[in-house]
Amino acid sequence: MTDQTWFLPAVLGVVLVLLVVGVVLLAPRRRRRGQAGAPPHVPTAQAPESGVGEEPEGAPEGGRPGLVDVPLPETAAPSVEGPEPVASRLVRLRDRLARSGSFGQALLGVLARDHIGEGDWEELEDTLLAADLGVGPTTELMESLRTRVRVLGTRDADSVRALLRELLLAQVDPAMDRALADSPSLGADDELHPATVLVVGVNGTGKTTTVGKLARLLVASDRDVVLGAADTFRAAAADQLATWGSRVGVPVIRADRYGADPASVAFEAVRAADEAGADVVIVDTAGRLQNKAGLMDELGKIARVASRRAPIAETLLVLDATTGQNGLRQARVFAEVVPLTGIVLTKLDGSAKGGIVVAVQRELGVPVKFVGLGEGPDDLAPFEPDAFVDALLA
Ligand SMILES: Nc1nc2c(ncn2[C@@H]2O[C@H](COP(=O)(O)OP(=O)(O)OP(=O)(O)O)[C@@H](O)[C@H]2O)c(=O)[nH]1
Repeated sequence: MTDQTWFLPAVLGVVLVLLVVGVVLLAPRRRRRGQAGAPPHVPTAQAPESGVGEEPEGAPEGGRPGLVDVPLPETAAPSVEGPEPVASRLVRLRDRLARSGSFGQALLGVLARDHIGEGDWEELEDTLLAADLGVGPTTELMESLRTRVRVLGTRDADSVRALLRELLLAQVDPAMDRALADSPSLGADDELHPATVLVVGVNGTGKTTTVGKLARLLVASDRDVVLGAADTFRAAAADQLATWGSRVGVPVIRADRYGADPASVAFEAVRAADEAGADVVIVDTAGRLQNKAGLMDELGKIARVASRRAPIAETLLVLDATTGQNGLRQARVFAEVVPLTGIVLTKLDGSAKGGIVVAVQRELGVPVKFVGLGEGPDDLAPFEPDAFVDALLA
């Protein structure tokens, strides 16, 4: 009799414990967005049926294209990558820069000679010009060098290195503001809107790759990002971007057909980001040859149309560091069409022409904000003048 009285409560107790454990194990776990969790909800933009559907206020001319976003399905969440944190990638990329862009080493070698003759000064000048520093900055640097070396009166390696560091750093201009707008800001309507970042440049410079890398960098900094594939001319560009997006759980807004109006795609991407409350929307644009006036006009239209929904926070020009003077010519043309706020210098890893950083900043009056140092997904780093100059002299 005694045995029966404890038996029933004991069984009920075990059942209750099992129930609680089951509920805990089966409950959906909330995961961090952009890492292992679902992406922010971005409504799928569909082409409105004729006569049906609301045309957005300020919508682009020619109606809305059929658009699809490419959100990461919940089932694919476990494969979402965690991008490399910003701090550790800088250390890694600094080494790569030191190995490839070492014109500073050539300068140090000449300056360390016992007697610096006229031929040596010419060698220094040629080294700077060959590194694409530009004629103006080279002349300035040479004048300062000559004066300071005379005043210094020593060839001690540490003193020469410190002098060169100071002069190169002054040319790179550490005072420029290199921060990327990556938080929502107030629009003309007094509402908060995501930071809209347009990425422009000639084809092949690494625009699409840069948009993908930039998304990873922002995700690593806990930002909610949406990408817009407004390069509707190159068939593979939107697919390429969709792959970048899915790897880090970032939605990609793209047209469902090639050749759609890029301005419409840009508008829809900004709208989707706006509605999702994202921090940043990055819009990839088609590669444009600077001599094709029509295409350049189109870039102006993309900027105009996208800004109807949210102010354009940044327009980044992507330049291939290996193209030298040609790159500078491209930069001038783009700067005439859209107000640039920053430069991304790609392929600095394969170039001993790090001087282009100085030349392009002088040319445009806007800072280099990021540098591409390889083809790997996390081979993009915020540009830091001190680290750059140290790498040149390493
Ligand atoms: N070594 C190196 N390669 C890079 C870097 N950035 C981009 N690339 C490579 O450059 C090539 C062109 O990159 P894309 O991103 O397709 O260029 P794009 O400007 O978007 O080209 P279009 O879509 O044709 O306008 C690819 O093979 C990239 O891997 C970099 O920093 N270093």
